[in-house]
Amino acid sequence: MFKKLPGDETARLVSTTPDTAVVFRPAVVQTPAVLTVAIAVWRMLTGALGLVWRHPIALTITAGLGVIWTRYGYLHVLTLAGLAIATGVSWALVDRPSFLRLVGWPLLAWWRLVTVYRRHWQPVMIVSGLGRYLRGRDCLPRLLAVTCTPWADLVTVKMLSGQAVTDWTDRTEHLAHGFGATSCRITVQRSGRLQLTFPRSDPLAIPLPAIPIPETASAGPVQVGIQENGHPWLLKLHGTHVLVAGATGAGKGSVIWSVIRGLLPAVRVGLVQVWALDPKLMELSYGRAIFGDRYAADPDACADLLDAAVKVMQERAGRFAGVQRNHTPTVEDPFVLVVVDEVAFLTAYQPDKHLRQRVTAALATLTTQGRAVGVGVLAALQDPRKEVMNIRNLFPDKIALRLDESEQVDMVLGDGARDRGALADLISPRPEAGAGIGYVRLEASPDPVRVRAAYVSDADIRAMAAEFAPVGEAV
Ligand SMILES: Nc1ncnc2c1ncn2[C@@H]1O[C@H](COP(=O)(O)OP(=O)(O)OP(=O)(O)O)[C@@H](O)[C@H]1O
Repeated sequence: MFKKLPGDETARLVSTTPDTAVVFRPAVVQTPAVLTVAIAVWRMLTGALGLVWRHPIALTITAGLGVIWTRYGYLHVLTLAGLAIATGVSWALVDRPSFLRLVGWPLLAWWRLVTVYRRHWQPVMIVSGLGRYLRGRDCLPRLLAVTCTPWADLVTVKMLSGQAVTDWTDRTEHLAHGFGATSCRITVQRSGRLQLTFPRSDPLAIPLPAIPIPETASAGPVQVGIQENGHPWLLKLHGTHVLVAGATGAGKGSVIWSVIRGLLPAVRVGLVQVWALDPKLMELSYGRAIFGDRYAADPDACADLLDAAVKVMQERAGRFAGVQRNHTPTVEDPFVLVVVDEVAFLTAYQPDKHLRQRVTAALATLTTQGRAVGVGVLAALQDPRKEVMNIRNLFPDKIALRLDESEQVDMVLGDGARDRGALADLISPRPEAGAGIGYVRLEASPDPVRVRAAYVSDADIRAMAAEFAPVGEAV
């Protein structure tokens, strides 16, 4: 009946010494057929009981419908099914979020589990090398659960004993293509358990218009855009320093301007000051009126402005010493945000060595001592290599927009960030599809989060400058 029975290959396992003089064959004990059949029946029974245990509601409904069909005929079953569908549709129309949470997403998750993940699990695991075929048996990581969110499938997996997280992060491409997704991100849930995120659609595909200027004055965090899961992307600036790295056209300007936009009400009431260094004479010059005197484009003027910021910082440090350890923005001591567009113009491409050293020293002083006294730096950079920006590690928070090379991702976000799914080098170079998209490591989590900054157009900047120009001039 069977051409090959499980265990047959053991009998054919033959090993020899190099000269083939001695042949080793394993001793094979034939299991009686009756025992094999008994074991198979036992497995079927326990499997059926397990099914009842795991899916009591589904089985009760199916059994109930079967009973109604046999007792009262199929018309009753069709009527009940019609009623259930009508109730579902009305629920979805009246309260869509609760319908999706309780019925829609769980149903989709079940469908994706059956048609995608369970179906392709064995071949994908074996081909990618995450599973093994050992002694005639498949040893596979366990697929524990699939849940669906509006934009992604979240697959919970139990790793094989002895596997490391890097075994999985090295194979994100195999997993993404194996399960028909564009990418795969891996997060550790707890020891031995991982969550794989497979996006089904891209909520960041459509550019986001500028976020409305907040009503209340606050030194942050400010909303810069949205996260991949649809939540706002809030960027903290007070009490930290932020480095934004991205190739030309990656959308660094949209991050800078979204930050300034979010801080404007606080600038108006004097809780925040934005000092702008614009060595490329491009990005920040649009909204020059907002910065008043605190704008510099010429390299010498930039160095002077940085030195002035260092002075403010040192003066505050002298006053705060032994009195307070953290800064709270007030009108007397506002939060000073030093914004530097294309910092490499001042630290690497500047031909005047003395000026280069002066700027680097001032930036290093601000980024090492400014946090506690309310002086922060937001710097943008095209090339994140150490030769270009040797103080990049002094910035606690980093954002990687589109980068030219895969190695640059870890340079910006830290070791292992790309393996964990920060594919900043694969972001589309088409502005409408990729500008403003990037990866950021939020404070709460080591895993990179995909975000898109809102696009602050030239018209928005002009409107901001027109409305807030007196603020810059007055301070
Ligand atoms: N958040 C965004 N959403 C959609 N499109 C954007 C966004 N940011 C920028 N763009 C588009 O991309 C173009 C380039 O953006 P931007 O000048 O900000 O890039 P950049 O990184 O500052 O480049 P460079 O370093 O060359 O100045 C813009 O002209 C705009 O059309």
